[in-house]
This record gives sequence, C-alpha cells and structure tokens, in this order.
Amino acid sequence: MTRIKICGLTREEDIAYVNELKPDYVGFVFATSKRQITPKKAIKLIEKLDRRIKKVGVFVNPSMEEARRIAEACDLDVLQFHGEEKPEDIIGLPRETWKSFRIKNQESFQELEAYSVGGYLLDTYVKGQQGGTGKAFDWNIDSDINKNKMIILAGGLSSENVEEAVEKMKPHVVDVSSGVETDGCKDFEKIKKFIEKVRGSHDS
Ligand SMILES: O=C(O)c1ccccc1NCC(=O)[C@H](O)[C@H](O)COP(=O)(O)O
Repeated sequence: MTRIKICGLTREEDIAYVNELKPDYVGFVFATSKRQITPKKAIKLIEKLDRRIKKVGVFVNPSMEEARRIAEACDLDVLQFHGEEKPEDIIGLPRETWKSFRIKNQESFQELEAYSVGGYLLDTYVKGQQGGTGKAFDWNIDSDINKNKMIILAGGLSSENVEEAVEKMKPHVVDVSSGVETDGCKDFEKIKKFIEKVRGSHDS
C-alpha cells in the first residue's frame, strides 16, 4: 500500500488532525520556510503525536552536526535533505535518510544514481524554491526508478490528482503539504480526503 506523509506541521491542531487521520509519516520543516518550526516547538508537538506516526525532519543544506542534534532532540525517525547536499555529506547518519531531487525533465533522474540513501524524494523543480511549492512535475516522464529505489513522490499533490499520480508513478510514499492547506494552514477535511483517496486507490 502507498504510504502517506503530511509535511509542514506547525500547530497543535495539526497534531490533533494527524492523530485522528493517521498518515504514516509527518514532516517538520527546520529549514527557512513559511512552515519553518524551531526544534523546541517541534519537541512540544511531538510529545502529543501518536507514537505510530513516524517523524521526518526536513533540512536544506544544514551542517550535519545540526541535523544530528535536531534528530536526537526531536527523536526523529527520518532525516529528509532538500538542498544541495552531496552524497558523501549524508552517509553514515544515525537515522533513515531521504534525499530530495528537483525534477525538471528526464535527465533529472540521472542525479539519483550518485546517492545511496533509504529514500529518493522526487519534487518539482521551481527556480529559487527548495520545496513546498505546490507545483507538480510531468508524471508521464518515462522512468523505472521505483523498481530498485524507495520513491517518495512530492510536488503539487492533492486529493484531486493523487490517484492519477499513484497510477502513473507508482511511488512507495506520497508526500503533500500545500495541497492539504487552506490559507496557509493545514486543513482537516483536505487531509482526510487526501488520505481516503490514497488508501482507496487500487493501484497502490
Ligand atoms: O514545505 C516547505 O515549505 C519546504 C521548504 C523548503 C524545503 C522543503 C520544504 N518542504 C518539503 C516537503 O517535503 C514538501 O512536502 C514537498 O516539497 C511537497 O510540497 P507541496 O508541493 O507543497 O505539496
């Protein structure tokens, strides 16, 4: 079954929503972003999070010392690197590690081969933005990458298009942020609908 990550939680209400709706992963953005959260606030939210939901920390070009420190302090399960981190920067970390790749065209997939990580997150290339763009890339791109890599599909997903995305890309995990927000805040009904679409999807 396709797993689900809801990214960019910042409020106590968001934790209540996911505790009820039970995605597989939630993401906390420690990088500069409108969804940025301090480690101190994340610790407070995580205290209230259902223990069955895995915690992903999102970083953009952090020092590895910082990433390790936050991973330990927040008891993160996964470290997600969303910047220009090199393959050698992100090996040997004490957590499952995901690397994001900003997909522009077919050639973008070549970059994945240099990395040996637990998860390969495909997000949309948008100039000047590292993530959380709300934009999808062309899922008709011919790629077999999901055969030997754990693929997390991100970028512009919503309840409206996630079934098509799963059918075309066959990812192991789908990751959403903007598509489950209203006026910049996580929206219970949108998260619910997104999860229902994915879990009801027969291609997953
Ligand atoms: O969400 C952000 O604001 C963000 C900022 C900088 C780097 C990464 C960021 N998010 C990472 C994610 O995992 C998002 O869920 C992913 O980019 C998809 O976002 P969206 O297109 O908004 O669904």
